[in-house]
Amino acid sequence: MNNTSRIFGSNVFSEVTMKERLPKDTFKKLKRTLDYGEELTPAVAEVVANAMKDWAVEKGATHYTHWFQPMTGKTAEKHDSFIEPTGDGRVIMEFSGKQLIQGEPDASSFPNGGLRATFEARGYTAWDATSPAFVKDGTLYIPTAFCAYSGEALDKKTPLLRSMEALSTQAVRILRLFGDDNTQKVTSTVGPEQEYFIVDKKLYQQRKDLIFTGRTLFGALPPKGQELDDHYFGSIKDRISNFMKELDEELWKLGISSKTKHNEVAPAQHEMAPIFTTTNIAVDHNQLVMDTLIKVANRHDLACLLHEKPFAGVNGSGKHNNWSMGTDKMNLLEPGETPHENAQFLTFLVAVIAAVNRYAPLLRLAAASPGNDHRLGANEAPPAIISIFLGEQLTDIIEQIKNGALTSCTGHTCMDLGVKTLPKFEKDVTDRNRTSPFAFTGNKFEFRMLGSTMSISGPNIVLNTIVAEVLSEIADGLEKAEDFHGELSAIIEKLVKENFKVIFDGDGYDESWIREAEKRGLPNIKTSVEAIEVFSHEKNMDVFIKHGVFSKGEILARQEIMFEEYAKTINIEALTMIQVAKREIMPAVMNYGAELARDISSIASILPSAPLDGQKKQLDRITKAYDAAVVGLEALEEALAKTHEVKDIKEESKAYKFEVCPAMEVLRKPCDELETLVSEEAWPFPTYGDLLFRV
Ligand SMILES: NC(=O)CC[C@H](N)C(=O)O
Repeated sequence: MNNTSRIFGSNVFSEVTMKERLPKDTFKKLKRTLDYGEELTPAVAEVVANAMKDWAVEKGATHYTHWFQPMTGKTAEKHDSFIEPTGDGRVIMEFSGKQLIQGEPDASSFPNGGLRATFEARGYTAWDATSPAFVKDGTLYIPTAFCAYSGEALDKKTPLLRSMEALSTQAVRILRLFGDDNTQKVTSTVGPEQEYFIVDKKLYQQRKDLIFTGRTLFGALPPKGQELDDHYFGSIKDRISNFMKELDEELWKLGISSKTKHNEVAPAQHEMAPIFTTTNIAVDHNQLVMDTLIKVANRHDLACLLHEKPFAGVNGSGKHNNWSMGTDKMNLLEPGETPHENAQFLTFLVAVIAAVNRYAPLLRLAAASPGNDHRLGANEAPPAIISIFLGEQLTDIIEQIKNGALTSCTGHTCMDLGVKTLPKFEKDVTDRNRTSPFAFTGNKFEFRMLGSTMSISGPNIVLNTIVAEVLSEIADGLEKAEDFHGELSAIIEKLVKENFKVIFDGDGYDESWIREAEKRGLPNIKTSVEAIEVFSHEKNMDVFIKHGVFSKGEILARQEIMFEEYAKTINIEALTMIQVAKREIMPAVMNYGAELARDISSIASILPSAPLDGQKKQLDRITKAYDAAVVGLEALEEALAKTHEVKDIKEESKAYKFEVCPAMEVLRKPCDELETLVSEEAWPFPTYGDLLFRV
């Protein structure tokens, strides 16, 4: 076995390991829990826990943790050792079924959106057996769901699992109607591409804005940016390559199928992409990817920036969510071979199109974050308008259906869904369209709006739920139908007609698309604060409640958490700006200006007749920009103070967006100008040029 095959998954308590280590009967029972969600008995849990502990201890683990995903979008862990005193001064390593299945962290300090008062500290973590446990840094990690004492979800995993269940239930109904009597489960899958920046750690540490906010709040553009397109797919520097090698190895040990790595468009920007897997596991894996990126970079004296827009003026970072759904035998978004298979494919495809059009604001909400506001529509990422790219061939077919081709023959193609002549699709017939937020790529959809820092849970909760909703509507119609094919044709045609406007194969970055989208009546929700508002719209709440993904209380709590996160993030950014301007930029410029003034007067004392116009002009420019910075600083402080007065969290978030953010931009301008006016030594921290090119 080569080294990669040997290390791949070596730190994962995988199905293969379980099979090797568990008694046959226990493994069979556990497998039923994994495959069909059957309840796990305490007896089975006891045996699994013991085997898991023995395996982990052999891997050097001394602790275990219930690893969960609170609403911070990060992961949380509290480590407990396996030690159990024997009473005679010694210890043994113990781990019970109860400890495996349930934990009770004092979790009062996680965001809960009012679902719990702080004094009600109790939260529960429950083992999610569908995502394998693993060993990392001497600890056994057990993926868990996190909920309140009262049962409400306080995390990003619970609703994701619920949405996967909802999608499965509705998709299986459709498969039954197409004559599949065996499939028990349909699973949604995701392969998230992860973009990131790498900068030198020593330079990073000199920038308070990067340390506190993850992005640069100041910085003049360097002479060179990304205009030569020479970084994209360019030769990878040794230092980065060594980092990437270790990253791959760490990820492979955790069973994460890191597949692709390359330089991205912006200088210092890179990407990794794994092979797709079950959504739940993909979400866990992506959290591990982000964590590992930061840790491995640190070991190489580098710093990884996961922010959506660490640098103004060059590309930001996205996370492209390649989503599909399938049975254990087939991908349901893969065009088939026979007319029957293609009819089924079309049904699922049209369900996705309808779901995306009807619930576009929910998808926009799923990509809402303070960082992503800087990226969406900034000419490197799709605008905030949700549209679908299908590619030439599928668009042609869908267009014909819109024009009634399923019921009457038009043009050269005559389509009859169940029987004969729906054209055979070729795999991967689509061209790529980087400007579309939601692009069909042959057998999956690439949702490109997600920001690089985000948990991919939210977007997939939305996708699973809205597609489940349209599938349920189709199944309702078909289950009642006497003439299956007639009814199927009618439903598909109706859905296509109603939702055709969301299909757009053109350039999503072009100005004219914004006007065209408006004409079509497609929503263009420009900012995150406006997107967060749609969560509580009745239509949106209904779809989550109907499919058991969120209760009304959970939705309102999550909405509040999103507003809070937005407000707090901008507050931190504004405070950081004020601090850096006051304590670093202004003193540095003051010193430089004073030095310049001293120099001018000493020259004047030696050469009284020298005009010194150039020198004075330079000092004047610096003084004026300094003055503008002071005015900007005062205005920002004032906007911030006013915003702190606002009591309602929604209004407060809006004040951050529409009052504080513009004031930050105003302050930035003269400060960036000052950077270009003073000497390199005088400037108090590394510049864009240093950060982007000195790795
Ligand atoms: N080459 C690319 O795909 C660029 C993607 C871009 N960085 C984004 O933010 O989505």
